[in-house]
Parts: sequence; C-alpha cells; structure tokens
Amino acid sequence: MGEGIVMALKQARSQKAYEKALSLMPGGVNSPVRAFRAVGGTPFFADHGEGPYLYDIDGNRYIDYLMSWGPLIWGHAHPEIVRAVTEAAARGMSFGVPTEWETRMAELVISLVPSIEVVRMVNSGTEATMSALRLARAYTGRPVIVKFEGCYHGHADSLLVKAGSGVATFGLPDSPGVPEATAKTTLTAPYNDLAAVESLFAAHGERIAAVIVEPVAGNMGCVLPEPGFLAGLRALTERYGALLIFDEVMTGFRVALGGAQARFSVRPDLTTLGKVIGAGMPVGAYGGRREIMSLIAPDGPVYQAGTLSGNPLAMAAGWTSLSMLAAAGDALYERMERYGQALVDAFVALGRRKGIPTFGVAVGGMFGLFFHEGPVTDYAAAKACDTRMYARFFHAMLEEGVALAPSQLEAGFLSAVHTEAELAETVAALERAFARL
Ligand SMILES: Cc1ncc(COP(=O)(O)O)c(C=O)c1O
Ligand SMILES: NCC(=O)CCC(=O)O
Repeated sequence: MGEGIVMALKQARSQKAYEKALSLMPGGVNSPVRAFRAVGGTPFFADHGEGPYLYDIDGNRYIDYLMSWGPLIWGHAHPEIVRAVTEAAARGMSFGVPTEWETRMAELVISLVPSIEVVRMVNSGTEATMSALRLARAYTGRPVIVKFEGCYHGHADSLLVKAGSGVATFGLPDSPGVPEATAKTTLTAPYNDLAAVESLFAAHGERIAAVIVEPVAGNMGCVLPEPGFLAGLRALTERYGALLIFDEVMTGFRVALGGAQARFSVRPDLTTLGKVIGAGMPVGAYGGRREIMSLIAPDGPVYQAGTLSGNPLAMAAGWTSLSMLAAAGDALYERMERYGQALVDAFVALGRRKGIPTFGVAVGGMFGLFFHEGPVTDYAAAKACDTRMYARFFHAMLEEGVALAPSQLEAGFLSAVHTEAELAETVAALERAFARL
C-alpha cells in the first residue's frame, strides 16, 4: 500500500466467524463467490442493511454496490417490502395450494415484460434457465443448446460450459461431475460474434434447440451487446427454427422496467428471470409465448415443479417491489444509469491520470469497472483485465467504505435508494483508493 489515509477495517469478528464457518461448510460459504478467493482476504459477515448501506458484524459500514448480487433494487430492508413480507408471513409461510398472490404476480410480470404471455414461478435463476432449456428441447425436439463464453446462467449441467461468474473466477470452465454427453450438447460462441453463431447453425442447424444469451452480459464484468447482435440472434434462430432465450435473471427489471428486451427492442421466445423479481427472496421465473408455455405440466408433458414455488412471502416481496418499480417508471432507470455513468467516468479519469488502463460500462442499474484499456466486448477481453489490480482496488474501496463485487468478472449494482450523497462519497472514495494503487 502506498501513501494516503487508510481507514483500517475492523475485522476480528468476521475473521472469527469465517474460521468457524470454514470447518462446517465448503469454503465456509453457501455460494462460492462469497469466499473472496479472487481478491484474497477474509469475507466480511453481514449484520444488517439499511437502504444503500451494508453493516458488517465488526460495525464497518459500506455503501453497497453488490446489492446481494443484484436483487436489491430498492436497497436493504425497504420498509414497504419488509411490511409486505411480514404481513404475508403472519398469514402462513407456505400452503401448497394456490394463492391469489401468485396470480397478481403473474399478471404484473406479464404486463411488464414485452415477450411474456404466460409465466411459471420457480425459486432461483438456476431453476429458471434449467427449466427453459428443457422446454426449448421439448418444443423443438432437438438436443443442442448454444451459449456464449463468459455468460453464466446458473449451475445446471448443460450450462456449466465456458461459464462466467464464479466458474470463470475459480478457473473451472468445465465442472467435473457434468457428464460428457451433456456437456457435448452445449455449443459455445464468443459474445458479440454473430458470425460464429452463424457457423454453428450452418454446421448443426437442424439439431439446435435454442440460443441462450445474457442480453447484457453481467458475469464477465458488464459487457454490452453490440448494435445488431441481439437482432442478429433473433433472425438466425428464426431462420433455423430454434428458440431464442433471453436470460434476464440479472437484466430483468434492472436495465429497464421491461428488461433488456424492452431496452433493445428484441423479442425472445422465452425469458428467464430471477434476482430483482424476488426483491431478495428466493424467486426465479420463466415465461414466453403461450404456445410454447402450454407444453409445461399440467397443461403439457414437460415436467417442472416446486414445493415452495410461488411462495407467498416471496410473491409479496416481489409484487411490492415490481409495483414500486412500475410506479417509478423510466425516470428511475435513467437516474441509476446517470449515477452508474458518473462512477464509470470517475474511475476511467482516475485511471488515465495514473497511467492505469481503465474502462467501464453503465446501463440502467448495472455497471462494470475494468482494469483494461477497453473496449471489453467479449470474454477474451474480460479475461485479459488486470485482476490483481482489481483485487487491490477492491480492498482499497472496502477500506474507504464502499463494497463492490469481490471479482473483476462481475457487475456492480445501483439501487433506487442510492442518492447524490452516496454518489459523491463514492467518487471521493475512488479518488482516495486510486491514490493508493
Ligand atoms: C444471468 C444469470 N442467470 C442465472 C443466474 C443464476 O441465478 P441463481 O444464482 O439465482 O441460481 C445468474 C446469477 O446467479 C445470472 O446472473
Ligand atoms: N453474477 C454472479 C451471481 O450473481 C452469482 C451469485 C452467486 O453465485 O452467489
């Protein structure tokens, strides 16, 4: 560490908590990316959150841009959402018979997401993408899936191939335990490379069930689709009779109220949702054209089920959050993007001043900060970033009271409750952090 004021973090309690957790859980965590392996050091343990702030068990306060990896678009413990969940809980945690919450939620999701006519709730993004693939394979009668290098769609077998996020962070491009026969049914192409997808179709067109894509990639940092990329995928899938699946687990209700499909005006056949849809409760969903969704049991033969799917607490949280987003409208997304762009601009300018290559992207409530001269348009570029510099930067920012994702290959998230005050504080923190890099 160089010059500058270092506000040393108190860590004794988190360290103790982590040591105990390490003996009881793989890596001490319930999801690998929480273990800080990409940036080193001890993960801090959350005590509570309030609005844009996260407090750890040692009493440190952070302006939070991790936001539980995306779901918390209304910040921590938003009073309206807390009230909705508490009221629902008092009436019963789960019933195993339908509730009207589920219908209200379906109605709202369908009204907000342009391509969704019928929707099924599940409990995670992983379940959503896994189910959408099964449906696409059943609908087309074809086995093969096309995905993009560096995109992460959860941990279903078919999708753990050249995946981003923790899979990339930990260097596990092809996870042991995925049968070779399954991995072989997944073909990959570089993100933003339409010609590569065209070649895959030319060679395997009659066997390809679907192309699944993050319409803005958020699991190799934050990477925008180049103009024409999504529309090109739409045209190619149509030409070859394959389905186009937008994995909007991260982008849904985040890059625009109607998701990336609204923002970029491309209609997929199926959409997967997660994160924001549950406002912090475990929720995912998949939906699309009625004709395709009618194959799902009990209407059709494609089986997919869940004891806790459409859980009343989760629906109450999600419905309240989405209703508030609908009321806030486009202005909210414009404001979040303005804040994101201001962070990116400050990051890039500071890098330039110090001769450190920097690049960034802001889109709706999502942003990416790269130690790379840019542009970052695919996984090859994302992987070429200076991850050691990111690790130093991450810790410097933590010491300045700002929590970012603990890996270069992840996106950052804004919320509706981050204000000009947090923005100004974050820019000041960036300045002090860069002084120490
Ligand atoms: C685009 C995308 N799809 C799917 C998933 C998987 O969602 P979950 O972690 O809820 O299973 C994630 C994130 O984890 C994601 O970012
Ligand atoms: N961008 C990657 C994720 O959101 C994953 C979070 C997790 O696996 O815990």
